[in-house]
Amino acid sequence: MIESDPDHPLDPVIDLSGLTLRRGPRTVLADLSLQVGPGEIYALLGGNGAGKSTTLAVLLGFLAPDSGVARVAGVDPAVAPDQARRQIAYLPESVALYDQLTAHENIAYFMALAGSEPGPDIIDAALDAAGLQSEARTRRVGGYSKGMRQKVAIAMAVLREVPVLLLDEPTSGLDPRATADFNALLGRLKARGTAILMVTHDLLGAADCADRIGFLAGGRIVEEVRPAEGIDVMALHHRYGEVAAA
Ligand SMILES: Nc1ncnc2c1ncn2[C@@H]1O[C@H](COP(=O)(O)OP(=O)(O)OP(=O)(O)O)[C@@H](O)[C@H]1O
Repeated sequence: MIESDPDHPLDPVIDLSGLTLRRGPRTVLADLSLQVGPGEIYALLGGNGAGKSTTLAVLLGFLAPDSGVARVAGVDPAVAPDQARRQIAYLPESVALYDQLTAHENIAYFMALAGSEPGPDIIDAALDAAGLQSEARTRRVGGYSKGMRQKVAIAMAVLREVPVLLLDEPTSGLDPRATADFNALLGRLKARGTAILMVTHDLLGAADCADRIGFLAGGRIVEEVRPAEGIDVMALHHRYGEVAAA
């Protein structure tokens, strides 16, 4: 298991340095710097319009900053977006799968697109790691819950062995049990050394699973806490409300 040590951080896998990005008259990212190391979970919280999705779009190479540099496993997504995306598993708020296909078929199809042909046993092992119950695997995913769809996406991330996982609001709409399951799953990917950046409004979930929580406001990190050092979640909740409203 790779443990992130705050005193001796490993080289960052996600590395945002002095990013500034304007859209029209608005400065959306304002000198944003943020690093996530291997085996580290970073939760990015912030109010509506704080710049969270924009940060993910820069990492995915869909938006280029006006200044500053982003690197994903050493690759600048503004320069080589396809190469950067090959390092990333991205879970949007709702995971896009082919509803008429089973979990197995979806995974086989998407992996083939990525140039790989894992056999049924290997797909099963990845679904085991993602915690999708066996009886569901041969059913069409059209009837899956959000949590089950996410498990299929996580299984693909496991198979692709990517160093970076980006998540946009992964637990919105999940009940507490499914949220806890999902956060435990992130813990397993962390143990594999994946660098995980999660955009979320769920402070409690972030406190439960993240190594660091950063509060984004006005396009920059205004406060950062480490749950392992002991935090008062209610005080943070009130503080988060103030940051979100700022
Ligand atoms: N296509 C666009 N053109 C101009 N401005 C945009 C565009 N998309 C987003 N913005 C602006 O960029 C800012 C940051 O948006 P972003 O979507 O990154 O925020 P967010 O933190 O993800 O918010 P939310 O929690 O609501 O998803 C907002 O002020 C938004 O109005």
